Amino acid sequence: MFQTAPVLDCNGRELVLDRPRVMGIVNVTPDSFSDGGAHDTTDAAFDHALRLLEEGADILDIGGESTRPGADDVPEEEELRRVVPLIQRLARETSAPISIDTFKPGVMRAAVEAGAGMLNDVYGLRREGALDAAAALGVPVVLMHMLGEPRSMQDAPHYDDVVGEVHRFLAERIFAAEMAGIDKKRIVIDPGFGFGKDTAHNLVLLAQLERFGDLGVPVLAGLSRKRTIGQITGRDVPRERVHGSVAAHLVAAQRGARLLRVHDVAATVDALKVWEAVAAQPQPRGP
Ligand SMILES: Nc1nc2ncc(COP(=O)(O)OP(=O)(O)O)nc2c(=O)[nH]1
Repeated sequence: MFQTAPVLDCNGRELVLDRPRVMGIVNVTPDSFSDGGAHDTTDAAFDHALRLLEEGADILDIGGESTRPGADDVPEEEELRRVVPLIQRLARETSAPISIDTFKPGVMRAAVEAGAGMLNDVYGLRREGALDAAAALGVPVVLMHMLGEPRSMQDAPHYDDVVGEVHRFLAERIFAAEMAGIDKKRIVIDPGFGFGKDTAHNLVLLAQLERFGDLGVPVLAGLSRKRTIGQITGRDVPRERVHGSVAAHLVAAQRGARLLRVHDVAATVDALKVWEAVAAQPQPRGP
């Protein structure tokens, strides 16, 4: 996988990807699919973020705009109002690396100015000005695959070869980022589970996640409480998809993911501890 563990400098806060690390989700939104409205004030979101850190999150992902299928666009000034005060307070009162989940260059700049140290862009820096903003900001970036737009991406998504097509897209985004002056050591990729994929697509991507290892950058997996987990387990209520989400993220970790983007940090941290305890044991010799 990697000769030496990738180390991400997140605005002076280091994230060492020597093993699967947990990214705790903090959505400061009224309408996120699984926790919308639960933490949509700065104080509530800050308290939730502290809880996630206490549960063992290695990094926090702050989101001010839902990307769920059919989500409404959020004006930049509203997104800034939601995320900047929270990032400022987290940067002041905690030592955790902070990621900003946005595709707007203006929000990227303001968030890094406020103390964020990673850009998580579900559009893979394809929006106007995003590549230049990310290059100038000099922090790690997550490049994710999405088919189409959140508004319509789940309307009968089709692929001839989902893994091959997502792999090609991510290879192109890595190339574009490097051409814009973004050092490959700052890049993380993400197949974008649920972003223009049905359950069959998501399962193939998860089963073959190791194929993304040849792109030479860490892989992030985000399946937390998503519809695919619900369809497999029969759990219609997102909050009831914790166990299925943990199972999916363990599979992702076993198949090379080094960042797991989750709502349920404590459960994921415990599962990883058990997995790592077994992985530390003498393993059967190969054939
Ligand atoms: N890199 C990355 N970022 C993401 N951001 C949002 C969501 C959607 O999940 P959530 O934040 O729980 O919901 P919402 O977008 O409704 O706030 N999923 C991903 C993902 O899979 N990967």
